Parts: sequence; C-alpha cells; structure tokens
Amino acid sequence: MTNPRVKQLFEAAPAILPSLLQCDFGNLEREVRRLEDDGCQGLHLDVMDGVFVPNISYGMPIVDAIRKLTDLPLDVHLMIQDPGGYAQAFSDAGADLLTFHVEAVDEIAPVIDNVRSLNMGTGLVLNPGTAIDAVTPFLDQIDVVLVMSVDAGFGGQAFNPVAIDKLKALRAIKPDLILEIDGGVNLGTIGSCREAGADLFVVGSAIFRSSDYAAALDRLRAEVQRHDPHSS
Ligand SMILES: O=C(CO)[C@@H](O)[C@H](O)COP(=O)(O)O
Ligand SMILES: [Co+2]
Repeated sequence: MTNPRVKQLFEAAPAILPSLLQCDFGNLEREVRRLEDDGCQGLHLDVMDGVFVPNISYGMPIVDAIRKLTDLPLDVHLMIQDPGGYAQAFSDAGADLLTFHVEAVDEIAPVIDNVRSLNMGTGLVLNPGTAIDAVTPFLDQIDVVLVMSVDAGFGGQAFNPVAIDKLKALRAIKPDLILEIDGGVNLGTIGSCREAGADLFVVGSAIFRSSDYAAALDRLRAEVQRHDPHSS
C-alpha cells in the first residue's frame, strides 16, 4: 500500500471511523475539529446516489470540503451505480480509501484496477444479503473488505448479525486482510465485531446522537480493547 494516509490508517487499527452522515453539516468544520481533538484516526464518508440505494447524501464537493479541513485519512464508501466512472473524481476530491459495492458492478476487476491506478486504497463492500464468495477471488488485489451489517442506504439501522459470520470467514481465509464493519455498530455490538476479526469500525449514530462525542468514543474504544482477540 503506497498511499501514505491509508498506511497510517491501517497502522492505527483497531480504529473507529466516525461516519459523518449524521453530523451537523451546518457546522462541518467544528464537527471535524471535534473528531480530530477526540483522537479519531480517520473519517468515513458515505456517498449515496438515490439509484443504487434509495437515499441521496452528498458527493465530491463535500469530500473536497472535508479534505481541505483535515489531514485525516478519508475513507469514502461509494453507494452508487458505476463507481468506476467516478473514481477519478473522488481521487481529485481527496479520497484516500475508496470502497465500492460488488452489487453495483458487473465486472469487478477493472474497477479495482482503476482505483488502484489512482493510488487510492481499494475496498470491496458486501451488503448483508451478499455472500463472501463475491469478494474472495479478489482478496489479493484489494486492501479492505467492508462488511455491511445493515442494508446500505441509511444510518440508524439495527445491526444484522449475519455480518459476524462473514467477518470470521474472511479472517480465516486471509489473516492479514483489513476488515471493516459498518452499520449499527454501537456499544452493544462492537465487541462481537472485534472478536470476529474486524479492524476498522464505522460508527454513526452511536457517536452523533451523543452530546459528548469524546465520551462515546472512549467507551467504544474501551469495548474494542476488552474484546481484542489478541489479548489474553
Ligand atoms: O454506510 C452506512 C449506511 O449505509 C453507514 O456508514 C452509516 O452511516 C452508519 O451509521 P450507523 O448505522 O452507525 O448509525
Ligand atoms: Co458507510
């Protein structure tokens, strides 16, 4: 992995990545500073097109605005049709790690090649109903598998435990693969994700519905540590 910010993010793992979907966009700079001050090691940005998922969030201009506010690694989760067609635009906007849904493309390999050629980290995303077989042929060409524990499209949904078995299966197939989990991750679910092998934990509601982000992050980090499969 040659992208230095992605390298930095992976070295920080296990790490919590706040999903900004539910942040206060009217005070974006203040939100980003708060998360930096609270010791976050990266930010997760959810891009939705209203076609691949039934919701619209934001696109390149917001990624670009956040890039100008921070040096933190930006993990851009594309929930869009034709992700390959937008890879250059998100690279230009400042994405470091670009993940796209296997359900959104017919041919996965050329899109991986496209993202890699732009020197971004590359990740494949699986919705809860998609088997891991969709990503296993590509594990040597990518940097991350993002396992969804909700159907992509909205924050604030309940965690689907089918994700736990997928994390365990992927971890068994490739012990050094970076595994990311996204959807319904909170104090009640983050520990089992860590035990199943997750390295990167995307958290939206469990941070942004709290008035004290720092305290919420500290509690989540403590739970990750308590469930670390490497500690006795
Ligand atoms: O990708 C998505 C939703 O599609 C996520 O990144 C959510 O934004 C996470 O929010 P919570 O489930 O933690 O509320
Ligand atoms: Co996401």
